[in-house]
Amino acid sequence: MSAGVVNPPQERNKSATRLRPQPQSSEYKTMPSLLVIDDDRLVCALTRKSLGSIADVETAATAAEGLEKLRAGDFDAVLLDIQLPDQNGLAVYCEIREHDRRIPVIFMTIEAASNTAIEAMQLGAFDYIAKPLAVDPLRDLVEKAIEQRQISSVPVAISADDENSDTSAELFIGRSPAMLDVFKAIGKVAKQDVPILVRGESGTGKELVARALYQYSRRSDEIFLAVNCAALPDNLLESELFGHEKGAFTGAESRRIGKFEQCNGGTLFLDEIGDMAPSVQAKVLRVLQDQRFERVGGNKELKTDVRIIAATNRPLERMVEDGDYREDLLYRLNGVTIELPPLRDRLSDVPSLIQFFLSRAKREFSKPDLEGLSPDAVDLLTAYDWPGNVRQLRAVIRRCVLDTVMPVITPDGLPREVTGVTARNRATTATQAAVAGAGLPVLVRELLDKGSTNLYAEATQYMERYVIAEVLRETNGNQSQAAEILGITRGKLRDRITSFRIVLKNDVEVEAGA
Ligand SMILES: Nc1ncnc2c1ncn2[C@@H]1O[C@H](COP(=O)(O)OP(=O)(O)OP(=O)(O)O)[C@@H](O)[C@H]1O
Repeated sequence: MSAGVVNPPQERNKSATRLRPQPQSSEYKTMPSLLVIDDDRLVCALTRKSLGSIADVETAATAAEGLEKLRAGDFDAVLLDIQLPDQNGLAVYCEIREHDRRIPVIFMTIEAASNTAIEAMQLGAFDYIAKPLAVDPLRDLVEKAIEQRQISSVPVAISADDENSDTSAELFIGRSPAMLDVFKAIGKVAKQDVPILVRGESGTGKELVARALYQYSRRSDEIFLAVNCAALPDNLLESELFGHEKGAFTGAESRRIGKFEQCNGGTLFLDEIGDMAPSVQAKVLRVLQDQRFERVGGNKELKTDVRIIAATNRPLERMVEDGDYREDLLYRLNGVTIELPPLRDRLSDVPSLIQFFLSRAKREFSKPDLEGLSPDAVDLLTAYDWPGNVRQLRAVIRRCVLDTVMPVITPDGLPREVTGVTARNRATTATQAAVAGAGLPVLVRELLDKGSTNLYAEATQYMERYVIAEVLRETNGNQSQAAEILGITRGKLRDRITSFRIVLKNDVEVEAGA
């Protein structure tokens, strides 16, 4: 254990749920690897040159050579020509799948709408790209495929202690009673083939839960795909999930296979499930009910066998009340729910998380001599209330490790955001002022006296929180009216209500600590 990363005196529950999938590789790989199978030398040269910065590129000119390399190596993605001299691309794809079902394969086709490529996608291929290859879209696609591979393949080891912080697995750390309950729930429901809803604030680890659920499920050898529903506009999301037929809308030049079809037999992680239009909600509900759907612009009913793991940080119940979310969809999704507590409600996990992120960052930034954090630095981090949850803690530790020139990180080496406002004293500062309406000048003075280096953001946040709470009071909590008065969308208002922890009871309250 390093200098000051002292273990808190809390109990070490070694008998707690400990699930460990087998790592795919015990090596800690820094650079992902890509296998390009194509007899065209120009393609091989182009991919080496244009993708060399994001992956180690290996090439093969025939199917036989490619398959041999694949079996001998440990690749994160494959770029496969559809027409090879010794074998048809689809047959090669089937052999790749035999070897490893989870490796993302991108087909290179001559025309944009190759039937073989469409067929391959129905079998679970990652995507296809038309030749001549354009560098930027190619790089985007390969990056996505590698990310997909890492999401589904880097094992999520669930740990109630930190003795394995040097493994290549992503450790899911937590010893607090609340996290032990989460681990137990994962162990209990992973093997049941039912939809699961993972809830919790941003940065609490919902994606890790989804990956753990997949890796301990009966479908762990099958494909795992992730879609962030908030990242796409509604019409594109519908097509991404369900596919579309040629001519379904302007720009739909060929048939496209959607994730539900592509993921047949596997697991689909729908992140930010609260962010979808009613029409998409209806289609997702239908898949949940009887695993049936139609491509956009199509009338042929298709059947799929997909396990859905959904995640959200949105107040779905309130959205149902406001008419923004389908009650029947919430009911279907809510069957099995895993709730991740915010980090401020499990501060006893902070020291082990620090230990874990510290050892990762030391390796990442090649700082083997860094001993750790002093006890008072750990105390400060354990007193902070982490509005950005574990993601924020991870970022703070990485930044400290990167910046420090000392062998031990002391409070002076911690960012102001963390040392300035702790969970204990926060109520006397910005939020208190916001709740009491004490006014911007008081807050600004307070921040100046405190030596804030984040004054603009804190003051703007104060103003925003105050304005939103005040307008909601004016409209007796009616969000539609409030959004109209504020001149912002209801979605944005809802986000702000959640992030500022504004409680709409009889009166509008801002929770202390927000
Ligand atoms: N208990 C934990 N142990 C180790 N790492 C964790 C833990 N919880 C979260 N992390 C890490 O914190 C970061 C954020 O986690 P993740 O992406 O799963 O959060 P999220 O709840 O899905 O966030 P969002 O809602 O914003 O998508 C990731 O780097 C993840 O690996």
